[in-house]
Amino acid sequence: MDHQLKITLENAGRRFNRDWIFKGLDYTFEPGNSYAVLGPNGSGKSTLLQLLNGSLSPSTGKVNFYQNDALIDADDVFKHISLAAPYLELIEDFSLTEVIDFHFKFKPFIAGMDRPRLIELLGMQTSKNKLVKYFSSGMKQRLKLALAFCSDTAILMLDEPTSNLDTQGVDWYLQLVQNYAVNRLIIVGSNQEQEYSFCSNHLLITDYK
Ligand SMILES: Nc1ncnc2c1ncn2[C@@H]1O[C@H](COP(=O)(O)OP(=O)(O)OP(=O)(O)O)[C@@H](O)[C@H]1O
Repeated sequence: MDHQLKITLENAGRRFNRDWIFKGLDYTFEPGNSYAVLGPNGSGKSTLLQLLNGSLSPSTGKVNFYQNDALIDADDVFKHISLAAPYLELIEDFSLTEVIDFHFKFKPFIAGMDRPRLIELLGMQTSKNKLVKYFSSGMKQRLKLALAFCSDTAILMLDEPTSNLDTQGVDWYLQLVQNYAVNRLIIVGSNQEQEYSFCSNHLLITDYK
C-alpha cells in the first residue's frame, strides 16, 4: 500500500426520519492512527461507520476523504477500505477457497500473503472445500476478519470485531491487529473493551446527541 487516507467530519449529522442519531460531529481520522467508535446498543456506531466508508451520506455537514491530501470522491472510497461487520454477509454457497478467490479479485493481498497462507492463518486447512453456509458463526467471523486484515487497503474498519468469537478467537483477533494493522488507519465500532483497548483515540457517540 503506497498511499494514505484521511477522513474528516465537518459538523456531520445523520437522522432517520425525524430522529437524529448524532449531530455536530467534527473529527479527523488521521492516517496510521487507531480509533474506537464507542456507545451502547442502538446509539449510532454502525451508522457513523457507514458514513465513514461512503455507503451512507450525512443528513447535514460533510464527510471528506483525502488521499495524500487530495480530495477524493465518496464513491471511490470503498477501494481503500476493508470492512468487517455483522451486516456484511459472506457468499454462503461458495467454498472457503472460492470466497477467498472471489474477494481478492477486487482487492490485492497484503505483501507476503496468498491463498494458502490465508487458509493457514485461519487454521482451516481441512475446511478448504467446505461451503461457507456450513461454517460455524465463529468460523465465519474469523473469515471476515482475515479477509479484511489481509487486503491491502489504507483503512481497516471493524464493526464489533469479536462478535461470535470465543476467548481463543479474541486472542487470534488481537494477534491480527498486532501483525497486520501497522501503519493503517483502523476504526473499530464497539462496546467491548477487549476488542478496542489498543485504540489510542476514543470517539463517544453519546457526546453528539
Ligand atoms: N435504515 C435505517 N432506517 C431507520 N432507522 C435506522 C436505520 N439504520 C439505523 N437506524 C436507527 O439508528 C439508530 C442507530 O443504529 P446503529 O445500528 O447505528 O447503532 P449501533 O450503535 O451500531 O448499535 P449496536 O451496538 O446495537 O450495533 C437505531 O435507533 C436504529 O434503529
